Parts: sequence; C-alpha cells; structure tokens
Amino acid sequence: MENGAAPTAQPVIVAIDGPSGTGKSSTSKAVAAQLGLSYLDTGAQYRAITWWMVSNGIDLEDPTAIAAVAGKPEIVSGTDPANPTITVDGTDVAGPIRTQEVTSKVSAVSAVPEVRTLITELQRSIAAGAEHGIVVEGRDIGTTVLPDADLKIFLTASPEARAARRSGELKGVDVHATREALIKRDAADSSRKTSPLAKAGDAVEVDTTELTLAQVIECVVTLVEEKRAGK
Ligand SMILES: Nc1ncnc2c1ncn2[C@@H]1O[C@H](COP(=O)(O)OP(=O)(O)O)[C@@H](O)[C@H]1O
Ligand SMILES: Nc1ccn([C@@H]2O[C@H](COP(=O)(O)OP(=O)(O)O)[C@@H](O)[C@H]2O)c(=O)n1
Repeated sequence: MENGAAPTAQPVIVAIDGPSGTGKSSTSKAVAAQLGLSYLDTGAQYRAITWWMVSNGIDLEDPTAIAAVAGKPEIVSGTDPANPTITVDGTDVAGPIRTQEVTSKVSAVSAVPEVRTLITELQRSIAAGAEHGIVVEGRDIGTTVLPDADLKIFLTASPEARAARRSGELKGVDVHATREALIKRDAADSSRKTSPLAKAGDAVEVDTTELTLAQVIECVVTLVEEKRAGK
C-alpha cells in the first residue's frame, strides 16, 4: 500500500428494524461504536415530533390537523453513538420524548403520511451525510427509508421478554400493563397504511428472546464484517 496507509473501510449502511423492546437501540449504538459508524434512532424523531404536537395542543385524533403542522418543528439528531442527541427547535428533548404520554400517542402521529414523508427525507439526508457509514434503527428502514442498505437486520423477541425488558427500565411499572401497551403499539405500527413495521424480504431475522445483549451485538458485528469482506 502507498505511504504505508491503513486501508480505509468502505462506508456501510446498516438497517435495523423490529418491534419495541427487541434490542434495536442498545444493539445499534454498540455496533456503531465498535465499528466507528454513525448511529440514528428514528423512533426518537417520531417521538420528538409527537412531543411538539402534544406541547402545542394539536388534536392528535385529527390526521388533517397533524399533517397541516408537520413541517413546523425543526428536528435535529446528533449521530455520535457515544452521545446521541435530539432537539426540537433547539431544545433538548431527550428526556421528554420518553414519557408515557408521548409513548401512547406516537403511533397516531407516525401513521400520518405527511409526517412520514418529512421524517423519511430527514433520515435519508442524515444517512447520505455519514462519512464512514451509519446504523439506522426503526420500523421501516429496510423496507422504505433505505431499501438499498448494505445489511438489513430484523430483530424479534417474545412479547414476554420484551415487556420484561421494558418494565425493567421503567421502574415500578407493571409488566402486564407494559405487555398490553407494547402489543397495542405493535398492532398500530404494523397495520398502518404508510410504511408499516415490516421485515424486508432480504433482511436477516434474529430472534433475541434467548440471547444476551452481548450475543446480539456480536452477531450483528459479524454480519457487518462478513458483508464488508464480500462474503
Ligand atoms: N438480548 C437482550 N437481553 C436482555 N435485555 C436486553 C436485550 N437486548 C436489549 N435489552 C434491554 O432491553 C431494553 C430495551 O432495549 P432497546 O435496545 O431499547 O430496545 P428497542 O430499541 O428495540 O425498543 C434495554 O433496557 C436493554 O438493555
Ligand atoms: N422508523 C420508525 C421508527 C419509529 N416509528 C414510530 O415511533 C414509535 C417509537 O419508536 P421507538 O423506536 O422509540 O420505540 P421503542 O422501541 O423505544 O418502544 C413507534 O412505535 C412507531 O410508531 C416509526 O413509525 N417508524
């Protein structure tokens, strides 16, 4: 090699989709950090626009009202996997977007086609600007946002495992109530008309029910490395 320089890896685009609590965020952040890639949490963007709608008193039962104002908030995502950030009109909303109120309303907002068009454009421009490549996680990344991704992963886990993981995070929240809320949100996300939660035909499905987080991370890192090696 000229100048003795180390070979630089080609930018790689990794799409990780799946329902809530399957390990998308934890896996994607760790894989991106290990491989020196950017990281984008697209759920945080849908949560951010939902937070803005709630804060501004928009009627979330009215898709026309949601569509009319969807372009107003400016959502900015920081893509460092060691410190992912999310702001709306310059305000840090990392905390407020995780409230139960936002969680219970996000599916209604994310089902509105005008919202999806705007957020999808934002996601594509972030991915295109990632110098070393990016891990993008969500519900429709492999099917709609980045259909030409180099690697697509679809994470699954039993509803019981997912509810136990989520209620472990939200201390004091009943596991049965968490399970019911998860199932309801999955159903809404999977049945909407515009880019529903779905596994892309060419995605690798990984059932994480019986795997530790470390095992899932290792599995995905290996798949990325195999892709890069052209296997
Ligand atoms: N394979 C796993 N085994 C046990 N706990 C896990 C596993 N994967 C993720 N978790 C934990 O479950 C919770 C939800 O994971 P997260 O990555 O936020 O899922 P998602 O982004 O799919 O909603 C986190 O507390 C995380 O540490
Ligand atoms: N690519 C995506 C990502 C999230 N979403 C929506 O955003 C919500 C929150 O996503 P999230 O990834 O933060 O959800 P959790 O996995 O944290 O529960 C989902 O329930 C979907 O309604 C979406 O429609 N498309």
